[in-house]
Amino acid sequence: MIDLSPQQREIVDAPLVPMAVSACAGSGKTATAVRRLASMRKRLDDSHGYVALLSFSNVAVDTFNRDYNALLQAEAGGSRIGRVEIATVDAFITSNIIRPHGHLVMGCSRTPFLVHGSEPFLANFTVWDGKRPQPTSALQLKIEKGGPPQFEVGPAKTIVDLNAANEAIRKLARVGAYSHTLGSLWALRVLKSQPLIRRALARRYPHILVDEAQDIGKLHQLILMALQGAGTQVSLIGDVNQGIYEFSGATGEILAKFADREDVEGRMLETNFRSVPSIVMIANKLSGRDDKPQRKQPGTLSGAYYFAYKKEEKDSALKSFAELLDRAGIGVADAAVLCRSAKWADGWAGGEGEQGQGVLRYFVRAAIQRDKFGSSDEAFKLCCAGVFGLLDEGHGDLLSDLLRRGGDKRSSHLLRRTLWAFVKDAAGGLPHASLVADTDWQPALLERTAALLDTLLTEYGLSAGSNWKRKLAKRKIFNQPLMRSADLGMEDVPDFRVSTVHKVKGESIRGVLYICNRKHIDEFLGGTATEVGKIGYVALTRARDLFVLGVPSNNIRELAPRLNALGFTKAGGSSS
Ligand SMILES: Nc1ncnc2c1ncn2[C@@H]1O[C@H](COP(=O)(O)OP(=O)(O)OP(=O)(O)O)[C@@H](O)[C@H]1O
Repeated sequence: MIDLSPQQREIVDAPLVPMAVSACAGSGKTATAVRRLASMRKRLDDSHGYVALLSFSNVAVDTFNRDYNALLQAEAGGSRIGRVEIATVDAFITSNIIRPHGHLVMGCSRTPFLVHGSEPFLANFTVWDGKRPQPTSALQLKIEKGGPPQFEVGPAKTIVDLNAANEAIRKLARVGAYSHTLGSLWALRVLKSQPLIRRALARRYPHILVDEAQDIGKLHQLILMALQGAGTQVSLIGDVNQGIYEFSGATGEILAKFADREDVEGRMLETNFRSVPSIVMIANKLSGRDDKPQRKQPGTLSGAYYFAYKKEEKDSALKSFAELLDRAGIGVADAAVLCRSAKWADGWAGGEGEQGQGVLRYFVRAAIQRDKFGSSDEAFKLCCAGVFGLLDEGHGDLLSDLLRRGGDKRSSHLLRRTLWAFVKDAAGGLPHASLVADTDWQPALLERTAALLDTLLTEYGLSAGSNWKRKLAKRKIFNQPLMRSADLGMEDVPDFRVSTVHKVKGESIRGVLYICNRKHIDEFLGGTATEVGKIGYVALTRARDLFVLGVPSNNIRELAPRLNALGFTKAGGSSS
């Protein structure tokens, strides 16, 4: 068990009032939040109320649960103190507002359900964007300062006529379906129009603590404020410099402004327990903070480096990174290659993400997740989305039920088992990603999916759509394996974990290579005012011991002075 720092201790022991905690990277928000949760629960007089700790990812929720249980185990008694809820913000809103009360505003006669986008029945629910029909479930809310709310859709973010959007949303709601965005909208409408429900929720949750509060978007903010208006005491903990979800409307504004309120106590966490001092020093320069490193600089190679790379010589850059890791005494399994976008991450992982289209692509991605990244959970979700994309239109809410954590129906429990068996079995279920896609992988997928669909029909009454085979036809399927295999002449390039920065948020990683283009570096060096600057800051602050910036070889001469001035050291690179 760790010893809390004085700043952490103050937060844990503070009176039961709303708080805004502005924390730096690596400051132990997890440890602080779970101890605050336990301390609040112990002191709360109202034994009927729950204290909720909410965050934004299942990974964060799993970590909180694990640490909270470990904390209770370490304390006398060892049993979990009741009336604590740890959940994602979305799960909290779904289970407390949308599922029990959504029907009151959605005009449906059933329990509302979340759609993921692959459900065939969604083809009947579209909205006209001025040029073509777009899926209603893809509508996104756009709220700009001072302006009215608008809806946008598609990669071009086309603004949709408000009446058309509202009509399409209502039509989808009448069958009980909602997307993530629309769910939050309906939840807000429940709270606005139903004072009794609002008050009942505030009584049930007298305290809500929100972690990663910089990621609270406008709708979530309005929902939390509606609960606060009804009596809930809301506390926020987060780091505005890590607000990398600006594109989805989370500007960090709520966290920045919350501390200014008279009824809210502002606190700080300013010790970085994660990174070596030379990395904390650069993070401070970029964020304008003055956080203190708790660690000492180790005797081995550590800190922030940069090297030049050429896009067409990726392997050489990866080998240079491997050499640095070796000198730093860091194993490949404790390192990661990070990129700004999923497309870049695909490219650096070997270009596997390129194959497949439509429903088939869910299966491609599932196989890669399982066989390359070892992520069974992700593979399961993707495979389910693929399988349900093949069913006929009558099975609208099944996918949502199946993917919901703790989905309760017995039938969905058995179905989940059948689908897990398919996902886990590379020999008889989802074919292995190392198979050549057009000659081996796709034909095997077709044959085994046929068998799976037979089982789904006979054992669960789930019928396939008449065009299911067409959905698995060889579209964008090539004569190469889905995943680059280690024996294609790449044996001396380690198999690194490659990820977007967004996916490693919240993690600590011993060695990080952050691959950038000229523009990314420019914004990174400009500080945390822009979204790309914040993404660079998150990448930097994931590193415990070694951070390496990959600089395009054409720009190295020009950027080197700025990097040196900031505290980076030049390492021997692929082209130097
Ligand atoms: N009081 C402490 N003493 C020693 N180590 C600590 C202390 N508090 C936290 N840590 C350690 O610091 C590391 C970083 O903690 P954590 O992952 O919770 O940071 P965080 O605040 O969530 O960071 P970020 O926002 O950058 O993801 C962890 O390894 C944790 O165990």
